[in-house]
Amino acid sequence: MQDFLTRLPKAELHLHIEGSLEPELMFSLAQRNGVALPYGSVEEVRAAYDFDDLQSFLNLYYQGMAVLRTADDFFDLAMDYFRRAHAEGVVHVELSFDPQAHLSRGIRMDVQIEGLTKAMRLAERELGLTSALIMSFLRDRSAAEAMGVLDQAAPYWEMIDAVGLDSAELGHPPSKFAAVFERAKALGLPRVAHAGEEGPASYIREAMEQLDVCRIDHGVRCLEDPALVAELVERRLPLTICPLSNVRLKVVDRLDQHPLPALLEAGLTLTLNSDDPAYFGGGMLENFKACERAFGWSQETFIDLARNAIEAAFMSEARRDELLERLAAMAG
Ligand code: HPA
Ligand SMILES: [Zn+2]
Repeated sequence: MQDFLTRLPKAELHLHIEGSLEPELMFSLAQRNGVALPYGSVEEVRAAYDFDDLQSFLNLYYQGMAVLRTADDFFDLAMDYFRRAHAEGVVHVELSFDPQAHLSRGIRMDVQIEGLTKAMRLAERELGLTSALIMSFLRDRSAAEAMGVLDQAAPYWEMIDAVGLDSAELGHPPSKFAAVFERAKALGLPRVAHAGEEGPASYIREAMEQLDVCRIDHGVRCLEDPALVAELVERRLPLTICPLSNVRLKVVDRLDQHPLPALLEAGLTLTLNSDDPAYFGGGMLENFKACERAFGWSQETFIDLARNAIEAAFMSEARRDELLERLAAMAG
């Protein structure tokens, strides 16, 4: 099964590139940039990753990314991740980044995007790994600020595949960003949003109705509203599920208590993703393996999940056809 899960052509749709910052790279970038870290060793960093909820993770996530200062840093961050993902049989990555978390530290938008897109181009050339870039807004900051960031990104609209919404969910409903997402839609930018991770099912409905999203990030709490589930199923709106993230942030106590089997049973369009692999105990392969251990799924189930991701991805039709063919060959 491990060999099968590695060979399975996996597309990752929910990955915060800043959350792929492994402690080793954090230390080397800190040294390169003369940034002081509140840790003495890589082991100390890993030991600090014991979270109670989303906010306790976000505190360390925003602290860790302070080592990212130059375009080369963003390039190294993304390239490091692409190499690890490629080794795990990931064929396509949709990386989200948080421009406001860097702008607020004085790191310009062009520095961020130049570094990330350079790595995206090299990964395609060198590893055959395709990717898409999602610019996410921090929902615990103002809608006016998000609108300013969208405007500031004008030179890069062509390079951005979608906009997203992340950070502290509770108290920051999707409706707060209706005008920002309406403008993104007018610009022709597809939209995704985190909803129903810690927030209620009503946030998922708001993301659908007021942000007109094509995917929901997380969405595990949809089960609290059967009418919403029926609508998600009917519209085949994909949910990007992050199993190990949900355990580490205590959305669920243990993976074998995760609602994944119920979500599958309901007929929802699900994908498996790593969210913040450096913080949550593993990348795509580890998430797939953990689900195999917890739920004992068949190869057919994993093939269905992999197909959902390829179908829901921002990629060329030629690339989609190629990956679906590879998947069909594995189904035998
Ligand atoms: O899992 C997450 N949820 C919300 N915001 C985030 N930003 C990085 N990871 C996450
Ligand atoms: Zn996320």
